[in-house]
Amino acid sequence: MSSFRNMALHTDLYQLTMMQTYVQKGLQDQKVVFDMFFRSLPFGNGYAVYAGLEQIIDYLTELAFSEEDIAYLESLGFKKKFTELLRNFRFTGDVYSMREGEIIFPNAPVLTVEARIVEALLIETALLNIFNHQTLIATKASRIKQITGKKTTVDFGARRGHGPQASLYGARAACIGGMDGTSLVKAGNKFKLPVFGTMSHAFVQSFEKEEQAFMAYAEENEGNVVLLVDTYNTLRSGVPNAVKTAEKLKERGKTVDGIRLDSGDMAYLSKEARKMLDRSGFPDIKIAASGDLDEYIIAELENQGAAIDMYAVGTKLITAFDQPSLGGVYKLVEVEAQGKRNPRIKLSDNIEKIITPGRKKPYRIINSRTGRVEGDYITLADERVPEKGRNLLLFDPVNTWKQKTVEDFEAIELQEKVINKGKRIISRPEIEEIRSYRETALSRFWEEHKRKKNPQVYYVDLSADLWRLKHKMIEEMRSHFLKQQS
Ligand SMILES: Nc1ncnc2c1ncn2[C@@H]1O[C@H](COP(=O)(O)OP(=O)(O)OP(=O)(O)O)[C@@H](O)[C@H]1O
Ligand SMILES: O=P(O)(O)OC[C@H]1O[C@H](OP(=O)(O)OP(=O)(O)O)[C@H](O)[C@@H]1O
Ligand SMILES: O=C(O)c1cccnc1
Repeated sequence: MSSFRNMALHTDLYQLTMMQTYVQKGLQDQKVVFDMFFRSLPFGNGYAVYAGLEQIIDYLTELAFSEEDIAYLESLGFKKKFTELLRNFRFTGDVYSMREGEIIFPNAPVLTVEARIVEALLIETALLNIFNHQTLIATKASRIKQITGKKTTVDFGARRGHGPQASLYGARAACIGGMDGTSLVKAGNKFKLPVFGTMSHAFVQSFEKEEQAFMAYAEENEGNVVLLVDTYNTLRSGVPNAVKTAEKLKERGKTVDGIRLDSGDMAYLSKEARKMLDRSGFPDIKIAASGDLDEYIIAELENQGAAIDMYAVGTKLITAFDQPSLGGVYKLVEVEAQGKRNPRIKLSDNIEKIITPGRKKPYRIINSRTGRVEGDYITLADERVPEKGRNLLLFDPVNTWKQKTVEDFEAIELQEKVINKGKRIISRPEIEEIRSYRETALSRFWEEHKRKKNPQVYYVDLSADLWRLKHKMIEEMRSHFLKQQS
């Protein structure tokens, strides 16, 4: 059972007042389509990593109002006719989504909801809350892991997350994005993530001597002995005491597995520590580093030739330090009336904010010759699948002169149905599966899209039919308002 069970009230008040209005006016069964997407990439990155789908599915499939919820809403003044509907309220719609771990881009619908208007409205807050949080952390983790490569890289952020839920689901998202594990035991247990840990300064301080702390710990934690060496003086005390501990353990056929650096110049200290450990006959003792790290500092350390085997990142990962929100949105794109599906649009002075109307399908266009991704291509849902063997014209929907033709391609549909009439219809993947899906998906992108600074902008294009529909609707709206003014 997930902790997303009691989330019916995890919604903004206006959803409920609007829902009440539909119920009072008898409009609650109107079928609508909403798209969830985001508008710009976080951290100046070239892509984002989709995370949170499992929690979205749990939330939707377990959505129910308790008697206490209903009593509270009545105390706020909601009418009986409306609260009666809430008593048996369930999400009964269909949901289409990209796979969790997918590499995602601005303006492509990541998840699409087809449901009764009252259901589709209620869920906006929770859907965005889950998506915005986990996708942001997964993307940050992916940036970090791209720098650390094969070196074990773990989440140490639990104490610095914005509350227990953020640390827990942040650890999950971090592992989807690329972290190899977490220090948070609850996340390890709940999501089957590898857990990692060393020792704290308090532990070292609590003993008379550093060496005693190391020895006591080593005796009781065989197989996971990582000694924190910076409490007093890294090179004069910590590392020599770690060597002494390793020598004593060796006599008993046991080992010290690693040391952890947590302050000072970690490039210099790691290189010196490496020399000392090697000279003393302990080339297998690994060096871990932590302390205010992020992808930028780690890149610096790697450039300086730091002898670090493992990185731990806390605050800057779990809080997505340099960008507090993804800014994902959930927008109405179609309304059914008298059995007819009508696309809907929302205008904006900012052309990039004008919603692409209609029920759509996003595809990823893979160049068959190179195996690499060329761009995303969004069609209307009832358009034919872009055909292999034909030339496909990709053009930027805003700057339409930016075009390219892909000759030999495969179009992979990005969304699949995950909920049918309120019931989950996909299996529950392990985090390991989601992680490796993300890894394979990312490997199909050109390095230009993956670099940390000024990545190449990725094409998210509209089919010609969709583009025409959008512009026809914009024109119709504009001329309608012009007529009204004159
Ligand atoms: N060689 C290096 N190159 C670039 N940045 C480094 C290097 N070594 C450490 N850093 C980073 O520099 C910052 C150093 O921070 P600061 O001097 O405030 O504290 P500290 O050395 O960690 O000591 P303390 O924990 O005692 O405050 C940290 O963010 C650390 O990750
Ligand atoms: O710096 P972050 O990336 O957030 O990584 C987590 C930090 O949390 C711990 O410090 P803290 O001072 O909380 O505890 P400690 O005494 O055990 O080092 C740890 O030693 C890291 O420095
Ligand atoms: O295990 C550790 O060393 C650890 C875990 C969380 C935060 N700081 C350190």
